Amino acid sequence: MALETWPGAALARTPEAGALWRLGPVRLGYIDYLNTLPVYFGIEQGIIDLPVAVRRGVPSELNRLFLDGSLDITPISSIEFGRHADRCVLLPDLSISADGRVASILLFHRVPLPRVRRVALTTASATSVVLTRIILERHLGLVPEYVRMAPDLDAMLAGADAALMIGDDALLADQARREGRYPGVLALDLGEAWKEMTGLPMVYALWVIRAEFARRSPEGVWLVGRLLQESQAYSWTHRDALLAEARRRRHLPEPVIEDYFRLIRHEFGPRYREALLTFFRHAHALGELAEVPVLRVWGEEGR
Ligand SMILES: C=C(O[C@@H]1C=C(C(=O)O)C=C[C@H]1O)C(=O)O
Repeated sequence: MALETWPGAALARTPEAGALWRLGPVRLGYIDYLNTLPVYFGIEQGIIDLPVAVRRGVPSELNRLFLDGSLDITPISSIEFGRHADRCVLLPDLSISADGRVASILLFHRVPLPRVRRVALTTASATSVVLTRIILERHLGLVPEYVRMAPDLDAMLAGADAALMIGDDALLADQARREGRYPGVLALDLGEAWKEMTGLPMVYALWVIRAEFARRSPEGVWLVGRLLQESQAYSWTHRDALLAEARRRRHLPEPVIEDYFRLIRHEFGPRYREALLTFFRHAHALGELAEVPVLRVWGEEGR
């Protein structure tokens, strides 16, 4: 997991960024999957100045770094936010979600679902691990056993009937499957299964602010929040460049990436908040969450 800095070349031009830089760079997390690229692309292109020190990692790594105090603002798995809501505030209008099919949260299975007894769960995920339990146990009425494994589909399916993969690992494995590398293996899209079960979108990740950072540096929070929105706007108005960058990062056919960028949503409006609370209630019923937390959103407290 590399530490990198993105000090915009023209930092000095932006007085508020300059002020923030003097406080020390914001320690920002970056999920090393395509789903986060549209949020950061503008900043990465140096179009928008943001004095930050960036740590890239898979969700479980960012979850851990945030909880041990090493990151100020970062996307984390929504279930981890639920478990530690007292330690953070949510950045408004930002999430990693999908309204139904998501394409990158996949349960690969080599026997029909009713015969699945043993499930390998990627060590990269937290939210989708719980979502898998909700779909298999509460939706399909199964009682499988689970093992955690690194995201390697061959190894996972050698030791289990089904395998949960997320993010680019899932996109790449599914591409290989569609090209015939895994004969007899099917893929259940858990976003689609969740929508079938609840009629709702699914919120996989949220951007959290460390409570102490929010207290110490409210101007930093405003700036980062605003620039992440501007960066997103840049991404969608420079769609071709965004797609080219995505293709440079991952060897996936263009239609697959285009489809994925249509499915992934970064909004967090009322319907998505309701969906998140529904997910939390199911997680609570399974003993995965001690209590359903209140959603504390930056700028909305005390309303
Ligand atoms: C849609 C996705 O959302 C994510 C799933 C996460 C999880 O399962 O814990 C965490 C962050 C996101 O990367 C994905 O990775 O495919």
